[in-house]
Amino acid sequence: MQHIKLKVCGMKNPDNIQALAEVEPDYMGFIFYKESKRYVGALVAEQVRHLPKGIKTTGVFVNSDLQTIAGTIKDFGLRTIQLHGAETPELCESLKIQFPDIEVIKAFGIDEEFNFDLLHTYDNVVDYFLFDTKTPAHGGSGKSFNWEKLKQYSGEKPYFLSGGIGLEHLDEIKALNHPALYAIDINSKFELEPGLKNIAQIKTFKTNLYGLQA
Ligand SMILES: O=C(O)c1ccccc1N[C@@H]1O[C@H](COP(=O)(O)O)[C@@H](O)[C@H]1O
Repeated sequence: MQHIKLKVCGMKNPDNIQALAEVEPDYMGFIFYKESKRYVGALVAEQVRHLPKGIKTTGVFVNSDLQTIAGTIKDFGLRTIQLHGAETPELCESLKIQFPDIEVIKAFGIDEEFNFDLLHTYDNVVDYFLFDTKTPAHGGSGKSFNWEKLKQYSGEKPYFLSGGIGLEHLDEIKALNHPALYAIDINSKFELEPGLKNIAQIKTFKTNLYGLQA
């Protein structure tokens, strides 16, 4: 089995960010969508800029324009951008041209009707896909989608699996054994309150996730 990466999303509290950094997730996500209960605001920008280089700091945006995203990349020193709305391939391409070293993740809401052929127009302009559960709230729903649906994804672009993932999913993750699965994205299932993570539970998840891997 390939080495599955771990992304922990929706951080905003300074002490909690510090505590999570000590767990060394591969990606740490910050929500820049003002409607979200996990909206990060500007106060932790300097702390985020100084996080260890081994943690890819990830900004999550929903239908923001290029100028807003570019400003936030600079203010927070972001390494990865996650686009969680209806962003076009053109916007992804502009981002890659302006910031060639930034990783771009394009998120898609998955339901029973989702057609994976839609992804082709993004193939050359993003680094990763992210598959979340389709809901009107864009993300952070705490709901999982039917992972059987992943059998319809035969593309080579690696993807983050997301949507209501909790400790109870470890066995199912192991059973997935899908060739393009790159990372597991956890968020609301590990919270004491929106934006405040239960670090002990995340440590347990990481230990067991890595224990799954050869
Ligand atoms: O977490 C949020 O509030 C959020 C708001 C808007 C867009 C994305 C958001 N979070 C992302 O949602 C998925 C799934 O989260 P959950 O496990 O279902 O809580 C995750 O990728 C977060 O990055």
